[in-house]
Amino acid sequence: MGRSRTAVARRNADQYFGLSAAGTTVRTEVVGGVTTFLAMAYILFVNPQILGTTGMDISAVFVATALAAALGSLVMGLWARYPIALAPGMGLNAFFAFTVVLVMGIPWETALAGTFVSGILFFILAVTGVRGAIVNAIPLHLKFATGAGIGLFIAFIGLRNAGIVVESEATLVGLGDLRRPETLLAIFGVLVTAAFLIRGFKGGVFYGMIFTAAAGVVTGVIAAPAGVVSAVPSLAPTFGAAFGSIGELFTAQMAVVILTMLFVDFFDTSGTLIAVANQAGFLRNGELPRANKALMADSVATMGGAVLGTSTTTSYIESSAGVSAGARTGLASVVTAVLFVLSIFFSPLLAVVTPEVTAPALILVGVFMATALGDIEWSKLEYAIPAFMTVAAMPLTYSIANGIAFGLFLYPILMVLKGRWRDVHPITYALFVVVTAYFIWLM
Ligand SMILES: Nc1nc2[nH]cnc2c(=O)[nH]1
Repeated sequence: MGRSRTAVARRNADQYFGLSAAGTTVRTEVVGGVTTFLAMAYILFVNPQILGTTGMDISAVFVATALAAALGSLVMGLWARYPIALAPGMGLNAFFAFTVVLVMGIPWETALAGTFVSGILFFILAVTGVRGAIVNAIPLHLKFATGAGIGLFIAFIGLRNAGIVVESEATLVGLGDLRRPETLLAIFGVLVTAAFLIRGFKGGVFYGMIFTAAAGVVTGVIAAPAGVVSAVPSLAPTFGAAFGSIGELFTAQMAVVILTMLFVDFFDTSGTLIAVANQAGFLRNGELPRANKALMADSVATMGGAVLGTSTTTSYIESSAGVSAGARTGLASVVTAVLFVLSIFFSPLLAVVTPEVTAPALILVGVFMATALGDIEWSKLEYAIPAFMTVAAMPLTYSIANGIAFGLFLYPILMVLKGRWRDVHPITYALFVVVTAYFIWLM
């Protein structure tokens, strides 16, 4: 009886998520979902630290982060059916805390209300199809460049987290102290993970993380977890705080804040969706099927996250770790969502997933994503220059959105100079105006 019920459940899952059609299995999707979760789990600890600088309650933000990630990943998995997980974004939480609250002096409750409204605007763009049209109008070589640039960006984050790249006053960045125990652990992790991958293990990124965490605990570099289960902290300090401040949104300052949140999330999400979809082989003639559903999942997560008490929730580039472990369907995102819900009970165990443990995954996934460079037509300079600037700007300005904006700014100008102005999509000219306005606002 039990076995036949399991068989029926498997068949239903196969049909709903299209596992066989995608050449995957329940087991592979579970490994992919767990891999993505482990690659993202650091956000559970980093996000409360960053948002806590605004005076928000750290424990409440921890729970809000987990639940917003779970909500977004679940909607993405069940509705858009992509192996793309979501969580509060690293660039956007820094903008929320350091720019909006600490520099502009806006209360965090009002900033949360602004986040909520940016989610509504995002939703409207997705429902009306405007967003999907914009995503699909981005030229193919800029899509490849976006994937490769994000690869360099996350490798840079990984190298920093590992302590291999450090800041330098003279040259901005430099080589870190390779004798530091945490750095040595990360280097060990890169080698072990690379070994798994080179030997053809699909879950190599995941297994590499387990080995690295275990080696960290055995050698004492990572403190053994204090326990396994702990009580769930209260959400009360942040839940619904956004709604008390809706009245304070009607200022020019908040209009700029909301539009910036929308712009950054828009290009970050678009770039991430395209990069992960390209890696997984989902693009059809350079376009993403069901793009609007994926975008709506993203906007629902931002609205839900703002109500719970976190800055913008976005599609995570770390999903590419799960895709490299074999994930091809929404089932993997559902697995990631379940793990985010469970994480609110098991917070002491997550403490062993330190930045050194996730660094090897970020660095090696960066390698996979950089392979998209091979698809760019480097001999055509009107493509090569915008593509190169897109790739270079992402790690060097520490922003996915800036990289895309560089490309969208340069491409139409160079096509006009080449005399090929007719070959540029009208939407691409409209995007040129938008990114030019963005650069002017930044100045
Ligand atoms: N795409 C994307 N991935 C992330 N991973 C961690 N933070 C981010 C972010 O802001 N955007």
